Amino acid sequence: MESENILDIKDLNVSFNLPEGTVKVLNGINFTIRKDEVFGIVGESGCGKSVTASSILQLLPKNAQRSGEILLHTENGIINITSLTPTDEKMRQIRGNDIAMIFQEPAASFSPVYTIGEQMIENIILHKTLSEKEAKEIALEMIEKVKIPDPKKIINSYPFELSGGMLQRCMIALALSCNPMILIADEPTTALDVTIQAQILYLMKELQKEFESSIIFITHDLGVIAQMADRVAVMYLGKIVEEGTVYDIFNNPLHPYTRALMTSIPKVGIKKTRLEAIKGIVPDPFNKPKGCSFHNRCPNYIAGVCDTKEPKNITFSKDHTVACFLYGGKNNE
Ligand SMILES: Nc1ncnc2c1ncn2[C@@H]1O[C@H](COP(=O)(O)OP(=O)(O)OP(=O)(O)O)[C@@H](O)[C@H]1O
Repeated sequence: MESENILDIKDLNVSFNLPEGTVKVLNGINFTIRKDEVFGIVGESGCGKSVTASSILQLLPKNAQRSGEILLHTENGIINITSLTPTDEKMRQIRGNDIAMIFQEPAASFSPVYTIGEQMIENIILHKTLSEKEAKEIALEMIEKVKIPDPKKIINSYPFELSGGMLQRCMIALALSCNPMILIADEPTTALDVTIQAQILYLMKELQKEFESSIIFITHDLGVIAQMADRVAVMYLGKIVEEGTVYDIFNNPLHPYTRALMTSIPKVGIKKTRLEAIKGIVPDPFNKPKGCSFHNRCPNYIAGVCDTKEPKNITFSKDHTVACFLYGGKNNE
């Protein structure tokens, strides 16, 4: 049985107007989030992961231009997020209530001048018609769910009194306190040390099952994707170059970029290298190469093809798509 779609991103394009000109950073992004799944988005720094997340929540800066559709499937019908303005009341309700976000730096996500409890209660009251007492009960319950001892003490603490790992747990508690359909997690563990990272990932997976919410998990780390995701989109320079189940991506990576990412996963006992291990650097979005934007770093580059036209997205097998001239034969000409 097909699972239910809850978010459709259709032909999303984002450009920024800068003094030097307009730069296009998302180039026809398409993907769907299904109910109860973790959808991973992976790619090197600058490929457009965070801009994709900001587009979904209408948090793009003023110098951004966007086209395409973002459709949220709710109990009361489909909402076209792109038809709302960022300050629209409906958009404010969607943010936090239907779609919540957790960021890389938990310390920057909380205000330093209010207690954790005050911030959680304010968020709950903003989205639910509840009294302060009821909201406080939910806040305490959520802090318990993220497994921090002594919730009553935590609720009265200021962010500076907590460690990075504890704060990220509080951020997860805050994000889940309104039971959102979708949680966007943008590199949620990058700022934490390795042991704490593993604990937070485990907790997120546990809570995702309990809350039956879907997660869009953004990371540059394929190891984290293997642990967390059900399906994966691999992004390169503003495009999804391959999408598949986590099994497809790890057992049968098709795109030369995905394969290169695989070889850059750190091995046990070998000093951790980041994705920069791939030959060459990501081109500046102002100077994108003609044709396939990966061709100048690609070991399988076909001269006269890859440097002249953009590859189409080819369906390789159910749920597994790739945009590369190595696949699709005549369909990709
Ligand atoms: N406000 C902005 N103005 C101009 N360009 C921007 C702005 N925000 C992002 N960009 C550019 O958009 C592109 C995509 O950035 P984005 O932050 O989405 O990448 P990312 O994949 O999330 O990278 P990272 O892993 O480093 O966070 C980059 O080239 C970035 O420089």
